[in-house]
Amino acid sequence: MQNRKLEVLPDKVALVARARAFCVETIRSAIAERDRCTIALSGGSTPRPLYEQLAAESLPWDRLHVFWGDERYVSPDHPESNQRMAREAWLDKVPIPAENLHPMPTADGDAAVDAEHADGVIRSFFQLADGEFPEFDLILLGMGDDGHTASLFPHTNSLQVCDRSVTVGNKGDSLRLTFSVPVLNCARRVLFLISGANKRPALKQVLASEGDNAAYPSRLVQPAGELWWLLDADAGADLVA
Ligand SMILES: O=C(O)[C@H](O)[C@@H](O)[C@H](O)[C@H](O)COP(=O)(O)O
Repeated sequence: MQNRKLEVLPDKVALVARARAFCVETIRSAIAERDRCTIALSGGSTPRPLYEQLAAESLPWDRLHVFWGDERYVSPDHPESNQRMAREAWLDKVPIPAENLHPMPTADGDAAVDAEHADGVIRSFFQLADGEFPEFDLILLGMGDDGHTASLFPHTNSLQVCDRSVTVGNKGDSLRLTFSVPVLNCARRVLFLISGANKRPALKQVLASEGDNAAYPSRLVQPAGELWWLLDADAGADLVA
């Protein structure tokens, strides 16, 4: 894939600094070209220091719209909430208008209903016709050591969903809301941010030319736009010559 770019940084600090520069450049150029930038955040632990560093940036916050690529099916103040993590690390520290934050709703009590709500928010924000998917300027992704991304877990039904933007995912018994694969593949830019030696075995499977997409869902991320992999040396040790 000629649109796939991979960089291995010496350590987590360098990885986060590189990701910060990448995100700032993407945000600034999207706003310069289209007067707004739409990004979707990943959860988990890896992106937290990146979000903390983005809080120190001076950006045209009123032109930035922030979505989440997935969410644990918990309340927004739950310790596991991706929304809570991003707000605490970044979004509550900058003057971004409240209406520019588009978290996935988890209040209904029925994940399928909230997934439909989230899908409706995206359809109206991006003014999508039936069968269309949103074109985010940037989707940030992480990867689990099982090869999942967003909340698209191995051998789950969510991997097959291609008629809506948001669906219900599951990590074992715990419910999630997640972007569907077509949304990830419609983005102008997708950035995987990966740190840690524990990710190496899955990374090898995901980056191989042949493999099992259902077993390693990150393989399904094949955007028409740019696909970037930023790894620290612990994660990328097997990949550098
Ligand atoms: O909701 C989530 O947990 C994330 O969206 C998930 O896809 C995450 O990116 C990976 O599980 C990696 O998580 P770590 O960064 O904690 O390794």
